Amino acid sequence: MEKVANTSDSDNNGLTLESVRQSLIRQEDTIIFSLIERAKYPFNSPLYDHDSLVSPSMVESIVKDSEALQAKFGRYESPEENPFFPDSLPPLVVPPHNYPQILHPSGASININKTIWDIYFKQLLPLFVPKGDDGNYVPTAACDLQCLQALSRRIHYGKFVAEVKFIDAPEDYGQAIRAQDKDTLMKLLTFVSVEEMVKRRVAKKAMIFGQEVSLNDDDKKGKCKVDPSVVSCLYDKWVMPLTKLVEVEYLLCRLD
Ligand SMILES: O=C(O)C(=O)C[C@]1(C(=O)O)C=C[C@@H](O)C=C1
Repeated sequence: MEKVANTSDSDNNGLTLESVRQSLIRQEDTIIFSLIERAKYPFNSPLYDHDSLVSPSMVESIVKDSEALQAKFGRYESPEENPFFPDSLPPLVVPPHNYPQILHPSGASININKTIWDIYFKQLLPLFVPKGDDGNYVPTAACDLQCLQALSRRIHYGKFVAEVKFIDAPEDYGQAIRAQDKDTLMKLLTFVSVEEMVKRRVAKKAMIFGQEVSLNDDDKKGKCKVDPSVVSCLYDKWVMPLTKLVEVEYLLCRLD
């Protein structure tokens, strides 16, 4: 029988397991729309070429410079945001916003964007964009940035999920944390039936969001802009496992 989580909101600025799951559901829309946008363009391989081992690819330069600009205006002040290039980000040029401190400080700095970067470019992208080169490199890189940021935000949101789970069951989690027992933590935080629903829902959203819309009811529906089974597989193989990895990493240092 599946565990039932307590959904009390007494300790966490109103965050409950229910409300963090609602956020994950809304973030699915952002991820799927960003994949649909990226799928407009072919692979465009010159974006990802390195001239040498030291010089960055075009996409790296565009992401790095975009992050630097967004950092100045406070993007990475938010505990929900993590940069792909955290070194040497410029200082804020606006007053800092006071985000509520929900996360435990040692877990707040977990950043697995290097892994997300590699999976996105090496494994995911070839699955859902057509081969080819149409020269639209900057718009394509802008779409890559959107996809990367949406995936990163969703996966690192595992910190908030882990925090509410810990607050709901401090004894169960505390024991596993003190023993630094990753397997038990993974078991405690896994809800198989929720994962099954997520996979089915994202496939359905990909089908609905990615269909051709025509005023003529007789028009044949074309194929989806992004294959729903690819989106479901993305969640099954990478998004949920990486979210759980973040949850475990966060919990391991929750009592530091
Ligand atoms: O909803 C949760 O409880 C989560 O931890 C999130 C999530 C997911 O990534 O969607 C991860 C682990 C659970 O097994 C179910 C779903």
